[in-house]
Amino acid sequence: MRRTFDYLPHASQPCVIGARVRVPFGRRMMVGIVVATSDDSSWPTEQLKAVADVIDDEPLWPSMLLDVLKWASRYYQHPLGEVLHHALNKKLRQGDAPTSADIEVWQLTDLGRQQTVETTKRAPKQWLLLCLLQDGAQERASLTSQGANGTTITAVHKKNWIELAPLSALQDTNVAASQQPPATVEQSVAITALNSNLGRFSVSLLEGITGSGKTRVYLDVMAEVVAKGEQVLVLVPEIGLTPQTLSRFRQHLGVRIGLIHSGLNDSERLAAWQAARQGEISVLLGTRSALFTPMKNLGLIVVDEEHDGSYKQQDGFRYHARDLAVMRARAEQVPLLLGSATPSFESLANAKAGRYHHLRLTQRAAGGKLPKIAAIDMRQQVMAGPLSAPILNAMSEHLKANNQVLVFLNRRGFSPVLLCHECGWFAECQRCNRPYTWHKQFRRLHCHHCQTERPVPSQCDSCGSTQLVPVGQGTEQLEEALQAHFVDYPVVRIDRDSTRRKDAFDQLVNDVQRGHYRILVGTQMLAKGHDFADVTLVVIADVDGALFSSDFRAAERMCQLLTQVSGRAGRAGQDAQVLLQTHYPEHPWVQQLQTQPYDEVADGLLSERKQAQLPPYAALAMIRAEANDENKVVQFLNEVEAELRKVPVDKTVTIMAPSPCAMVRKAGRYRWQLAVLAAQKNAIQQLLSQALPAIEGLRSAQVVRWHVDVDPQETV
Ligand SMILES: Nc1ncnc2c1ncn2[C@@H]1O[C@H](COP(=O)(O)OP(=O)(O)OP(=O)(O)O)[C@@H](O)[C@H]1O
Ligand SMILES: [Zn+2]
Repeated sequence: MRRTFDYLPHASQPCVIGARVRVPFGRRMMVGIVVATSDDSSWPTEQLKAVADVIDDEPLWPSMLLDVLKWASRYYQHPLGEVLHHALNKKLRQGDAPTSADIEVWQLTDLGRQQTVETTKRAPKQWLLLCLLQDGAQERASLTSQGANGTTITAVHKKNWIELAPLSALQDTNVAASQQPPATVEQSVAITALNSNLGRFSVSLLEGITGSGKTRVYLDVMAEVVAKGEQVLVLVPEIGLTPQTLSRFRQHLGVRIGLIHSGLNDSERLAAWQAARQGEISVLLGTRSALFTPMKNLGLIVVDEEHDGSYKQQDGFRYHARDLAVMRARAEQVPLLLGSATPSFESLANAKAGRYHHLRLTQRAAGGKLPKIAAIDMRQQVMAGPLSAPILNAMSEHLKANNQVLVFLNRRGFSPVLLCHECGWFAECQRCNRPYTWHKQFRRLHCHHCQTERPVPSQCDSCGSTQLVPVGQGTEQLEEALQAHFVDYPVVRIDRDSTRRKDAFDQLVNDVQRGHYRILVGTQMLAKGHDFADVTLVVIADVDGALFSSDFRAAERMCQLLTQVSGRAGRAGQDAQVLLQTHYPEHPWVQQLQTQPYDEVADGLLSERKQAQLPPYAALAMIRAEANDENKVVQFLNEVEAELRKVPVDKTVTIMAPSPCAMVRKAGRYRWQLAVLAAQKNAIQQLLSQALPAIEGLRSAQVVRWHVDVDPQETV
């Protein structure tokens, strides 16, 4: 509901703005948040109910942060109640008291210190845990984030190898920053510039090529902030919070680090939230929603891999954490540091316009050159399997030289289609009208659009033939083919299927880092942010599908992804190579990727955006609707269009006619959308805020699912 509700104050306890209260709502008692107080109400006083219970005597957020949330509610056209709800963790939403109790800190005992790989041979997980604690005590949440689970901790504790330690033990883990290699000249320049901006609001974009050592820059600036007794909030993409990141932060800073991410339980999240709010931790490291954590003495916000799509929430409150980070930094008057090898076009445009400081790292920290991408024309190759002969030969050479090879394919499963050889029928999801992906590993057909599954048919549904053949390649098939071809080199596959178990991902990454695997096959999970020192060849198995997307951001995304994947090669300073297989070597994007660095490609694409008057040079919002009955969707959006056209707007505003989404049917529902474009963001804001009350009142709005998406990332 896009509104707030009035209550009389509690009989004895004061209700402060930003605090939670319990209130009667209909027949239930609910947790509410006080967002404003007033001397009068538009409702007759005798009809108002009173606050039943005051949960917090202090506001949950400082007023500046609450103001940011209120602003976000208006900007994203999302009900304030839901925005505030989203900004709280589950325990707080339920009305639990904020508490940071129960922080368990573990350290090695003397007996634990005597253990070796040999004595823990049958329990590699226990050995991992002991290794993690070698540098000093750690919190339970920190250990579980690095691949040690609760069972392991309990087992090792029973053996008296580890013991609970006081919180103060954490301070002793300080590994002096002086043990790091000296910063490069470019790093030093960036660090000096950033340090001179501390203490007030500014936004800096650190554009540093892959492997240029951006993390080192963050860490040095963070150390400066922490030394002043202030706190740092660091956002990382959803899959970017690796054990490696965490241990680098721990070692370099030697302070307590709070964590907020989806792998933690509710109590752990609440504990980190409270510790940040009380100023008990100096650094809070988290994914998207950690942005809303109150910090007692915030001094800096860092958004790593700022271009990453996971910063945009794709359902409910559809905010962009990077954009809201700008608002928060301004409200709290602290600097914001955005970092990426492949900055978003939004941030690049802001940097070019002089709104952001633009800092660059153009050299790799460990020396060596950035690998160039070379395309292999698949049309001229006899394909014996998923990879062409020149690729297999190149792989062979790199493997023989004792290096690792990373093969990237952004498609899970064995094959994206299972086809009847005799009649051409293929297994298709009836709810999405798209082929099922065959997952050999799970012996299932899986729809990647609606997540439904069915058993693999042994016969064609149409003609009864048993000749069902896979068409196209997924990572499973690639793994199988490569293992058969390179018998002597262990292959590992890293994608969402092979890492379903809780710590599987961390474990696999660990094994890759220890050099156990020589060939790494994976999706974008493998492509981002990892520092695999021995990889000297990256193979991009297939990009052709991406060349045909009609999303105006498709070129930007492809370029970012491929630059990131390529950046995994040669990070320890070796000569490295990237090979890309394609049927379209003459496609302009493929050409550009081979001849130009990211920033030049981005320049070209940005001028195209400017010409076409698309974001970041225009503001965009989308109203999307879906229902089982397509007519109802169309009727609703037609009425939306009519309502929008009633609002007087400036002439830069373009209201588009409703159109079907690229994937018009998904999970049984038909999907259409309507786009609104304008030169300025506030023109869109005015239009939407004036039209939405009427749109909500439409009868046709009651029979479809619909939402508003301001600054949408997906536009098809
Ligand atoms: N000053 C330095 N001297 C030597 N090595 C360094 C220095 N700074 C960073 N490195 C090393 O360079 C490698 C790349 O650093 P880092 O992972 O921070 O790069 P990055 O810029 O974050 O790259 P990406 O965007 O690809 O993730 C790491 O192995 C790191 O230890
Ligand atoms: Zn489906």
